[in-house]
Amino acid sequence: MNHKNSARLLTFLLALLVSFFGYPQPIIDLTDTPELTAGEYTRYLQENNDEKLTLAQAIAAFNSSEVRLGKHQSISLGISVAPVWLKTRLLNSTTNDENYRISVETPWLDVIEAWIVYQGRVIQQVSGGDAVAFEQRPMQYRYFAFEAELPKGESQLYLRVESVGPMAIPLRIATTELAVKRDISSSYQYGFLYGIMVALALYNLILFFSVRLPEYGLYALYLIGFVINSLSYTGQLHTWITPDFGPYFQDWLDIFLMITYSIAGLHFARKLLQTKQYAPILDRATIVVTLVIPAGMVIGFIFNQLTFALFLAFLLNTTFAVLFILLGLQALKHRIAAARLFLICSVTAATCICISTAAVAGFVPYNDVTFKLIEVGMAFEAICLAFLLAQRFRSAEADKQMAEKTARLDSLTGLNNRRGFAHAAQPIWFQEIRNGRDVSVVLIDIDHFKRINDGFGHSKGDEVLKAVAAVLKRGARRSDIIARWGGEEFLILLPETSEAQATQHAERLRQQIEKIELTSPGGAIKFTASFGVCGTIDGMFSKTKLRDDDLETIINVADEALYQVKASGRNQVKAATQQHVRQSRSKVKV
Ligand SMILES: Nc1nc2c(ncn2[C@@H]2O[C@H](COP(=O)(O)OP(=O)(O)OP(=O)(O)O)[C@@H](O)[C@H]2O)c(=O)[nH]1
Repeated sequence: MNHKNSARLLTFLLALLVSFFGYPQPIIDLTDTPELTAGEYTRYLQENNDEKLTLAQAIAAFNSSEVRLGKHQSISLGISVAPVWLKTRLLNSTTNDENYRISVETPWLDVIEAWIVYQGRVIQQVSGGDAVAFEQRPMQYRYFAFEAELPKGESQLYLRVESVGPMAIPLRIATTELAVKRDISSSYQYGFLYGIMVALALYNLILFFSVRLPEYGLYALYLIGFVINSLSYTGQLHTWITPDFGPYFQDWLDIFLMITYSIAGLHFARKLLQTKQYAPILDRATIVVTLVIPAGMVIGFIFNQLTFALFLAFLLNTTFAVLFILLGLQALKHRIAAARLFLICSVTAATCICISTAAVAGFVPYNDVTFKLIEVGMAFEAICLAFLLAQRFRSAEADKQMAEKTARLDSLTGLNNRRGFAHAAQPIWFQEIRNGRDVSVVLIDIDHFKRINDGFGHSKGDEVLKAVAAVLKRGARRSDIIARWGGEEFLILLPETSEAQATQHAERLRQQIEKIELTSPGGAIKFTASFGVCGTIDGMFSKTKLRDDDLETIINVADEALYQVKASGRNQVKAATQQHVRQSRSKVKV
């Protein structure tokens, strides 16, 4: 007999066996496998929508007809499907009765009934699901669960599940001890992930109330929306807050929470990436999506069309992921700084969301990792986006500081303007007065500057101003404050410098300015400057101590001295005389 014929014979014998003994079903040996999500060991069949089977009818159906065996850990059959029956064979191969936790880890399933059959007799029957009041459930738990004592040998577990939402049935069987361990580790995991997101949300909410920029508020709303949604679909919210509100409330709440974070997330992305400025069509499309789909869902709510609303909610969530990436791509195209990181984190989160959704829908294997991937992806995205917001905050602060600095600087020479001088000089001035140290000012005015402008042009005049500023900067100590005081006038405040030292310094500057030679088509440009100096002698100003308001006086006195230089031929340095001081002080007093 060749191979082909022997294969045919084997298939024939198998078919014969099946027709005699029913369809073979693997059995879970609970000693070898003390915990598992049992989809691959579970056969399932669906009721006709209008004909509810009894347990006896279901057992008969499992024995007689061809029933499917689960392909993945979770059995997932889609949205709004007919009630499903499941059968799992359990083997306690120890010599004692053992305690097990049997659970279905999706909290949105409406009605779940369970029977344990041992040697043709029902030894335990429980019912739960979110349609059953919390205190009437077999365990006061976030999803359907009950404790079962399995006698030694084989027992069969039958489940009947009825639900309008996604029919995802991750049936889990574990020893009580392992189930408790899993509860603890899962609490830590959720605590950690939610902790990160809530902390970030609160921090950004505080920022929003202090800086009043919408992106911080939207980001906080996005995270809080996601956390509440996640608490809702993992059953935790309903356990704490709404245990007795029933499936109607829970189903609708889940749907609306599901879209809150999508809406907030999309508007946050628009604001963060400022898409209105360079991608107005996509920006408007995003706004329309966040208005039209929720409006459709409200209509669904008014007419109590849960399936329709659920479809729209899934549509919005899918559109959300697509739009998030499109907004990021547009931002990247327009070289927006935040675009690259935004894209990395939104693609990662979208991938995680897709995998988790596909796991619930039964397209990819359901397990702890695939189910929780959505939270991991979101936490990763939350951290990246918080980083982007922090960067935005920092650059806004830097811009502000730059703007303030620019407002204090003269754009032509880069020196302080009058405002900048006041800002920088005042603290130094008060310190010098407190310590009784010498301080002086030098006022400089370029001679016949108008002639330079007239003879060589305004731009050459600007070059002269820059050249003088460069000389003043080169000759200055770190503590000196230099300012462009007016058109062609400059002022220097020299801390810890007596009037005599300031006069010497001014003379050096005068000589350096005299040596400057600029070239121009009209010939070489040479020029000079006049200097007025005023300061203290041994810490005293006109034999008295300096007063707080003497800075203005001292500048006025230097101006008087400068005026005298201008009147007596220019290109000189002149220190103030006692007479200048007296005149100026009496002027200030008036
Ligand atoms: N190029 C240029 N010229 C300026 C600027 N600011 C003021 N000026 C010019 O500076 C000139 C100042 O002329 P005046 O006040 O008559 O003084 P001056 O010609 O230097 O004469 P003295 O001070 O008496 O030696 C005016 O022609 C102004 O237009 C500037 O930023 N750039």
